[in-house]
Amino acid sequence: MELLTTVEMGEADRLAGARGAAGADLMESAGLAVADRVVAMLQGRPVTVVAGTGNNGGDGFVAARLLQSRGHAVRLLLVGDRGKLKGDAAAAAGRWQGPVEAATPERLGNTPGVIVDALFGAGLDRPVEGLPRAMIEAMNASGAPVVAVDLPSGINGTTGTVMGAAVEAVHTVTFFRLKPGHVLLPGRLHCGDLTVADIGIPADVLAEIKPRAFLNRPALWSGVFPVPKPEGHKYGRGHAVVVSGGLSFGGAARLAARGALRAGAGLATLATPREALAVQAAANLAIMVRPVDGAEELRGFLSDTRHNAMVLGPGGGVGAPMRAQVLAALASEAAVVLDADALTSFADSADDLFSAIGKRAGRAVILTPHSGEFDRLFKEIKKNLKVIGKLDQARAAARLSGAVVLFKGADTVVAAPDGRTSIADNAPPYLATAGAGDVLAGMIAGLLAQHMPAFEAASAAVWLHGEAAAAFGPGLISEDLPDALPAVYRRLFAALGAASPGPRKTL
Ligand SMILES: NC(=O)C1=CN([C@@H]2O[C@H](COP(=O)(O)OP(=O)(O)OC[C@H]3O[C@@H](n4cnc5c(N)ncnc54)[C@H](O)[C@@H]3O)[C@@H](O)[C@H]2O)[C@H](O)CC1
Ligand SMILES: [K+]
Repeated sequence: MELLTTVEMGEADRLAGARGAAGADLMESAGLAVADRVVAMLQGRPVTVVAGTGNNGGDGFVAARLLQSRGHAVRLLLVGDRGKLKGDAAAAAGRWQGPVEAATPERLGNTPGVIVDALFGAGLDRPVEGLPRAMIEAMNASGAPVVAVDLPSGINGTTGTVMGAAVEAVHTVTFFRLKPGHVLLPGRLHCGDLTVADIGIPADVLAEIKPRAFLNRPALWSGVFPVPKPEGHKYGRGHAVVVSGGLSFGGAARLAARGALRAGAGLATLATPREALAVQAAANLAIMVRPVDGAEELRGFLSDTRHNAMVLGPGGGVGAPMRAQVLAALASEAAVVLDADALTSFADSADDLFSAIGKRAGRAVILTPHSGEFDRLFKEIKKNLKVIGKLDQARAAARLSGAVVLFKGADTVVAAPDGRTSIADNAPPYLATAGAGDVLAGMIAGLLAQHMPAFEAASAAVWLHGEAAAAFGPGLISEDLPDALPAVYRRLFAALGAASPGPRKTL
């Protein structure tokens, strides 16, 4: 499983140092990985290394020395005083035989060949300005291909945000593990292709690192994924309920219900206001339609605990009636997904929502805001300038609300109240289409109906949603998504080595 890390990277460094796995070896390995990647791109061109005065720069000095020793023409431009280099970086600079030129945009010129960006890496901790900024802009303006060491300079390794200005790399060579900044936007777009080099951090050091941020891949949740069992029965695969709004909102709820069924729920029901009953009944075959008006009727309906997962929000309508239905749902035994209008309706009474969640004693609740809904529901977090970037915002929202928070976007982050987060990087751009979120909400409920734990169910649904869209291709509309799932399931079950739940063997 690819683990994301920045905080852990610092721990590795300290732990590695503490265990005598000297940083110098790590720096040699890092520089070697960079040199190997650069050589693969050179085609006879010269190399210009732009080095900072920290350990990222140290990696740059090592790469410069190794490239020169292989006969390549290498220039090294240093950004900052040589006297600022210390420890392993100073030692690496000492082993560099060539001249050290004071970096200026002019010196970079317009025939730098291949540029190695060794200015800033994991140590970037404030916006870039002055000469560092000028060099970042000069590297980008040169039009030369840039290989970034560890991170494109200017990208924050933890948040993926641009700190004033950032290098546009064609390739990034990072070490030990991906960092959130490599996967979160815009960082991911600045990295270009990614190489994760093993620089030999000792296994016992790795074992002590407790990762909390994970790349959203099947390895993260496949252990608890509900693969259909031959002896299974539809009631064993749960019953997802989608609470629908009135006549003009029915489509969103239908999309969610189809998403739940395709995700594997044994049954799905649309809880529909009487005014829309005939329309919904006519529009659905596999989805049952039940008349449910208002919170009291919903409470009664949910007293049948076979209805074990539900979605409120898609096409639900905002205001007091929606809030009353959400509170009724939260008071039930069912796992609850709150999307769209169900979130917006609590924009001015978020504490009421969070206290209702708190009373559920851990029964699954998943909130699925996009950025606008996030801003409306989590105003305090957005105002807190110390909580920056999607990862920390989602973590803070999960802690505050007590729910699993699925913060949607091209880099959807799922955060659990215990701090675990997954970051998805598989959503194709055309997934941003009307109704896609409704299907996603239903898919989550479909997995919850099959008793998947909340954090893993939300992460799996995000990954499946992206894969289904990619399988279908451009031109996708949201109603294609549920029907694109079976092909993804076949691939997933094959990869899990689970016997694809084909027809029961006839005796
Ligand atoms: N951790 C590991 O196992 C390994 C790390 N390696 C490399 O080390 C860098 C991180 O090095 P560090 O010295 O911590 O910081 P940087 O070199 O990224 O930054 C240099 C220095 O610059 C200062 N600084 C921060 N922001 C700014 C700014 N906006 N303007 C000016 N100066 C700034 C700050 O003081 C930094 O210390 C990591 O990325 C790897 O490349 C190893 O060599 C491999 C193993
Ligand atoms: K860099």
